[in-house]
This record gives sequence, structure tokens and C-alpha cells, in this order.
Amino acid sequence: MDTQSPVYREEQQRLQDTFREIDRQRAGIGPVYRGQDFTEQLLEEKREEYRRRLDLLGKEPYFGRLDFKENGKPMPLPLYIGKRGMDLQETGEPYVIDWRAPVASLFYSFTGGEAPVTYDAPDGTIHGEIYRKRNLSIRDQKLGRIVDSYERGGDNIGLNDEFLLYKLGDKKDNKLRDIVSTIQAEQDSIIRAPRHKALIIQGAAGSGKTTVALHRLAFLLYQYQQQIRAERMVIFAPNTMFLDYISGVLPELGVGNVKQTTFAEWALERLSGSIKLVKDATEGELWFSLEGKRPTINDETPGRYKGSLAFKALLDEKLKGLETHFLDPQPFEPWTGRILPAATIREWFEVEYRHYALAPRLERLKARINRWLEMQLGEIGDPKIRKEKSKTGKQRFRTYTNKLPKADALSFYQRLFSSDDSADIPKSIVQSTKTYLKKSEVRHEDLPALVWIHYVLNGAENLVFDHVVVDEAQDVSPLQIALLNQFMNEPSFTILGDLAQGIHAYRGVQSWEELSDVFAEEYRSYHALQQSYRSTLEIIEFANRILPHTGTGLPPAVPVFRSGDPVELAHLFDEADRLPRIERFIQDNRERGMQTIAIVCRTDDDCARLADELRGAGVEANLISENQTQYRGGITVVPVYLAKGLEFDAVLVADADDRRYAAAPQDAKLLYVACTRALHRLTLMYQGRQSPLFAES
Ligand SMILES: Nc1ncnc2c1ncn2[C@@H]1O[C@H](COP(=O)(O)OP(=O)(O)OP(=O)(O)O)[C@@H](O)[C@H]1O
Repeated sequence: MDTQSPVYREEQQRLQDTFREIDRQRAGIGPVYRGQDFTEQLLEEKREEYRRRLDLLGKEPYFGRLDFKENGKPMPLPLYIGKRGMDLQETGEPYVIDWRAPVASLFYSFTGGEAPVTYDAPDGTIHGEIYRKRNLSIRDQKLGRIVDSYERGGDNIGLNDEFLLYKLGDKKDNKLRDIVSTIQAEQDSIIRAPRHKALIIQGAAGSGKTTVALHRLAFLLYQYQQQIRAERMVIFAPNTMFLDYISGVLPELGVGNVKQTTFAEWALERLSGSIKLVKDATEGELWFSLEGKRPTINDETPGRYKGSLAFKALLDEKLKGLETHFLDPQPFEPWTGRILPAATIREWFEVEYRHYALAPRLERLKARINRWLEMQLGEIGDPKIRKEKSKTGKQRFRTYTNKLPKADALSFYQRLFSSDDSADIPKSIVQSTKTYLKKSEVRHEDLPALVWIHYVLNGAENLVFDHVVVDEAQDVSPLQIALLNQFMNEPSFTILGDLAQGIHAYRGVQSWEELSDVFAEEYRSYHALQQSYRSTLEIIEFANRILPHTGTGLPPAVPVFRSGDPVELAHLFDEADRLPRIERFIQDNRERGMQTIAIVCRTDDDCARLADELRGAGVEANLISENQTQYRGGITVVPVYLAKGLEFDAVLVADADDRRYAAAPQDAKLLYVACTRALHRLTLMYQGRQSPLFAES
């Protein structure tokens, strides 16, 4: 924009005034307090938070302006909207409005036209009209682009698009970013949805699911300041590398202390270190390898069965039975002639301690028997005899308590798979599970059940979530969600996923309906996000060709009108051309300014080989493997199943042939994930016959 134009000059002036106000307020806070006075220390914490808010404002005070005329007021007022709010020090009037404030919702929900608009304020509904919607970009404290997407009475073609496209055209580094300046209306309605619901969101690849969930957390913390605490919110994501990738968004939004974890990590914390989790060596081989026939997924697939609500019902039934027949006590005889009758032991256990869950009840019982023993010893006057009886009594106490049934999750689970109880479980699952449980090993697929059992045996922990986000939820089982729901007073969930990317369908859900029995109807709401923001029009249209092969019946993703290069198909006739072709792809994209470039292979082995070859040719690439905790950006070689959730400026799908991506739903999901990782450029390379999954119909 012309820096001499009146609009630019007006905004420049406003920006300078804002910086002056920020400086004034910062100066008013005074120096950091380093003394010992407790009250001053508490006040200093508040001041520090204020300083941090001003620092954030100082970087980019606002990104939008909305001229809004409230009914009954003489003229429209410009509202400047930023990541954090600020009132004028002198008058207390709002000077920058927090994007989460009720009035700011107009900025996002407004889709043009002169019709009256409303928003819900704490004191009731406010009515008015919008006169202008303006996006402003401020970088390094300088005013950049100014885009008016709406002006009352103007011709207003393509509301929002220009600024959004400008943002989407950016190259990406190794971290996901906030989108406060360009949140779209459909995303905004999810972000601002009331808290006591389980929102289940089916969103196309690149529709902003992860981003929206993170913004929703920031919104909930703002909106329900008195009821929700960041430390009681948790995000579940598929792996630590993904957590690292998203770790920048919440701090950018001024949110700290939200727990970010994987389900396995959280489950192991609950089971307090008593469990030996072994990686299922066959999982990768079975589900992602190329050898043999692709396995089919059904209700007897171990992960599907063990994550089902049917399995939960079986566990509940057995756990209930366990309680009724748990203890058949023998009398306790610490030494000959002194007997604690079985009836008393039963009475303690079944009547006195009945309010406790089984495990603490058992502990209480043991302590009670021990106290009884101490009392008996106390009645013996002769110290020599007392010592003697004490020795025998304690010995017999240990033997007695060791014989009591165990009330820990693993023992229960082992019994379930080894006794007649297992008759209700599919035979093939009993066989395989029994074998490793005998060695006291467990697999990922057993964790939800084990935590569930632990929960029932031990009673609720003093741990309650205020809100739970489950990302990539298509790979999460109904039992997992039901379990997390136990840690809440009322359901408050954001559950997001894409069935078309369900590459772990052997342990996840195949339809969102599977979650219907977890939440009562009034507590769940279903949302679909179809617009995809990540990739160019060409890439989305190409990926949409793969979609029908996933067998999910999902509608095609809708692109934003951002056109780029055509998707390239590179047919190689000679293996010797492969490496030079990949090197050329990297070189070419670097020259075009792409910052993150990924070569996506089908398997771990394919990746390892390629990374070696590239190294041999002098190209250093980051090879991503399963235990990776960080995503570094730059040039990456990544197996497709680990690329899920990430994005790259340019993607090369190596070996897109008919063997690696055959005509099977699992393969289609993998290829769909691979292609939808690309923002700006996508190439598929193959030797022999190309995969049938992207043939034009
Ligand atoms: N309203 C928006 N404005 C600007 N960028 C957006 C918007 N919504 C999403 N994006 C961008 O689109 C990309 C995809 O977002 P995100 O990773 O959150 O999507 P997703 O639905 O979780 O994707 P996937 O399922 O493919 O992993 C990100 O680069 C994000 O910044």
C-alpha cells in the first residue's frame, strides 16, 4: 500500500499512539521487585504477567480493525483487535480488544452484507452494524499490508480472501503457528463453542483442526477464567515429535501450563511404573509393511476389540463379580490358640470398609489385621514371650496377607486372559495376549483397559480435567475416550480427527458414531470442517482423487482458491535415475525458497536407505524415526505414518508405485496423508506401474 495514502497515514498514527501507550504503561509498572516481602512478591507475579502481556502487545499490538456502530450510538467506532487486550491507562477505555472478547467474535463471524449483526455480551445481546473490516499486518513493529475486506457501501468482492491468501502463501518453518488474524467463521464457531460439550470434529486434511483446538483452549481460559485452569487442561497427541511441532502455538497466544502428552505416557503415569510396556514389534510389520496380503480390520482385530465399549462392558461385569467373590477369608492365627475369626475379617472388609474401592479396601484390611496383631502382643506381659510371639505372628501375618487375592490392574488383567473368564473374548486375541501377559509384558492396545481396571480398583484419583483435547482422534478408541471422561465432572472435550487419515484404523474408530455411546446426546455435538487451508488448489484436487479409495465415504475437501504449480508425476525408467531425481527435487525447491522439504517414503526401511544414499551424495537430511522427540524442519526424510499431522512447503512422495500403494483402503489412507502434507509443491515419483489410487476417473 502507498505509504503516503491517507489510510496508511491514519493507521501509522494509530500504531505510533499504541506503542506510546504500551511504553507509558510499562514505565508505570516500575522496576522488578527482588525483596523478601511476601505480599510484594505476590504483587510482583501480577506485575510480571502484565509486563509479559505488554511485551506480546509490543511485538504485534493488533491485526484487525472493525468499525462497529452499536444501536443507539451516534457513529461507528473503530475496534482494534489483537492477541491480547489493553485498556487506556488514563481512562480505562478499551484500546486494543482481546481476540477472545465477545465483541471480537464479530470480526470472525461477519461474512459481509449490510444486515444488522449481534453478539452476546455478558450483559445481554448487543445489536449494531458493521462499517468496515480491515486486516493489518505489523511485523517488527512496522506497519505492512493493509487489506480492507469490507466497507459498507463498497463493492466488497471476495471478503477475507486476499489477506487469507497472503497468509497461506507463507513458507513454513518447523513449528505450527497461531492464526488469530485469519480465523474463519466455521472455525470460530468451534473455538467459541460452550464448554460443557464433547465436540467431535471431522475435518479434512489441512482444515485447521489442530490449530483450532489450540485456539479453543486459549478461548476457554479467557471466557471461563473463574472455572477453568490451564493446569487442568490436557492435550493428547499421537507422539512427542508432534507435541514439539505444536508447542509454539499456546505460548504465542499467551497460554502456559497446559499439559501436553501422549496417551501411553499418561496411562503409564496412572499405572505408577508397575507396567512393562513393550513395543509391538509386529505392529509396524503387520500394518505398514509391504509383505504378504494386507490384513483386514474387523471387530476381532486386537486393538479394535480391546478399545471397544463391548470390551469395557465385559471388564465392568468381571470387575463387579470380582467384588462379590473377592475375599473368602480364612481365620488368622498368629500363634497357636490366638485366632482372629474369618467372620470378623469379612465384616471389616465387607461392611466397615465397603465405601472404599477394592485396592484401598484391601490395604485398609491388612493394616487393620496388623493393628489387631499389635494389640494381642500388647496384652502379653512377659517381654520374652512377647518377642517370641511377635516373631511368629509377623511371619504368619506376611504369609496370610500374601495369600490374599491381588487387587492390582495387571493381576486382574492376567487372570482375565488366563482363566475360564476369557471365554467371552475372541480366541485368537486370548491366545496372543496370554503369551506376552505371562511375561508381565503389555502392549499399547492393553493400556486403556489396564487404566480402566486400575481406576475401578483404586477409585477416582484426585485428578480432574477441566477440558481435554484429543487430536488425531480417528486413531483413538472409544474406551480411551470413555476413560478420559471419568476424569471429569461433566464432559468438556474437543475431539478432532479425519477418518480418511485413519492409518491406525486397527486400533481407532471407523466412524464417529462409535463415540455416541460414550456421551449422552445432550453432551455431544458433531462438526465437519471441509474447507482445507494448507495446500494449493492443485494439491487438494489431486488428493481428492485418492479420497474415494479410503472407503470412508467422506466428501472431498474444499480448497481455498490458492493456485500453485501442477502436481508433478515423475515416471522413472531406471533405478539409477532415482537419487539424482530426488536431489534435483531438493535443489529446485530450495532455489524456489521452500524452507521445509520432505521426502516421504512408505516404510521405515525405505527411509533409512534413502537417507543413507542422500548422505552419500552429500545431502544432509533429517531422518525421522519413531522415537523422535523433535521436528527440526529443513530437509526431512520421513515414513508416511510419522508424517501425519506435520506439513512441509514441498513434498516428494518417493516410490508411488502399485506395490507400495496398492488398491486397498489402508494404502489409500497412507497416500492421502502423504499428499496432503504439502503446502505449495507436490511431486510423486514411481518406477514400474504407478499406484492405481490416483488414476483419474
Ligand atoms: N484460518 C486460517 N488462516 C490461516 N491459516 C490457516 C487457517 N486454518 C488453518 N490454517 C493453516 O492450515 C494448515 C493446517 O492446519 P492444521 O495442521 O491445524 O490442520 P489439520 O486439520 O490439523 O491438518 P491434518 O489433519 O492434515 O494434520 C496450518 O499451516 C495452519 O496454519
